[in-house]
Amino acid sequence: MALVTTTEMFKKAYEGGYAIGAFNVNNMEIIQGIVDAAREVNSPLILQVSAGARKYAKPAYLKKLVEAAIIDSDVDIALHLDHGDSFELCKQCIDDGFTSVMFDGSALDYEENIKVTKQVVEYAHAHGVVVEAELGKLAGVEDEVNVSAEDATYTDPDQAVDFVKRTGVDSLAIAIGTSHGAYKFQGEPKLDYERLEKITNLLPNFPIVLHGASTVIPEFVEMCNKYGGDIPGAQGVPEDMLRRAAKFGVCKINIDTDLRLALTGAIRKYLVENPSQFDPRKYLGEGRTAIREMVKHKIVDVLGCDNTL
Ligand SMILES: O=C(CO)COP(=O)(O)O
Ligand SMILES: O=C[C@H](O)COP(=O)(O)O
Ligand SMILES: [Zn+2]
Ligand SMILES: [Zn+2]
Repeated sequence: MALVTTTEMFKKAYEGGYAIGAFNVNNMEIIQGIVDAAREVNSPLILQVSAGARKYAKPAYLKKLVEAAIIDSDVDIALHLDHGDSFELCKQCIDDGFTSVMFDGSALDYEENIKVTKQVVEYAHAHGVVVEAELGKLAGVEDEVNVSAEDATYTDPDQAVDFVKRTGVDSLAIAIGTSHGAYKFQGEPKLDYERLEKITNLLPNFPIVLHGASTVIPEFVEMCNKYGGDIPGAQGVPEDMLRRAAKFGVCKINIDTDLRLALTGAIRKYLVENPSQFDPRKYLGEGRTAIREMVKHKIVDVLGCDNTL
């Protein structure tokens, strides 16, 4: 039980052809649900915090919650900054004890992305912290940034090689057709596996990261809609597509939307079925249980990282 970097996790995942789940967290119930699931099935974990989540939960609280989760479990946890948009934010998280940071320079031009990523890598590595970067542009919503489908660009394999060589990053998030949020595909879900395979061949033994990789589990979308929600036409990345990606060098699979849907669906259901209840422990507890069971399913049936501690 320790706070660790992702180095060993990724090495084993790459060799084993499976992926580690990177789950977005912003409160106690979400953290507990995820960590309890990982403990039950002996899986390493990446808990990731976006700038928005850090602001919401406050840095000091988040750090203590994750430390408490480590004391309470036998799980190796990497604490990761998700979509850091500046050197300063990455530095703050490194100084706060994060073991991994993402610098997302995908909105910058190529040379600027390289420049800042390199700066983050130098500071992070000097402090024993690993760095994820992003090349290419995913469609969808992250915090206030909304990238339309037309502005999304897939990662260029040759550029990925140049980028990794020149920045010294430890892992790279690529764009092959996934997107953030609950509306990933209009028609048939499709990922560019040819591009992924090309990148993996050009960068052997190098961990690739898939953002926007929630399945948007129909059970929870239906639960939200049945109990007063309004989330029509939501669609995510089917599970078999994620399993296939894990076989091609994808070592980290990011999941946020599925956590949100599980928590919200379970709470909506509980409140509708128990209108006289107003004890937060009751409905938040339902949400926490839903997250635990969903994450267990992900780890065992989709990511394949159970019993790898
Ligand atoms: O990539 C993500 C966080 O960085 C989350 O993606 P989803 O919206 O598919 O859960
Ligand atoms: O990549 C986006 C994640 O889902 C985090 O979302 P957020 O920035 O709204 O916390
Ligand atoms: Zn991005
Ligand atoms: Zn993301």
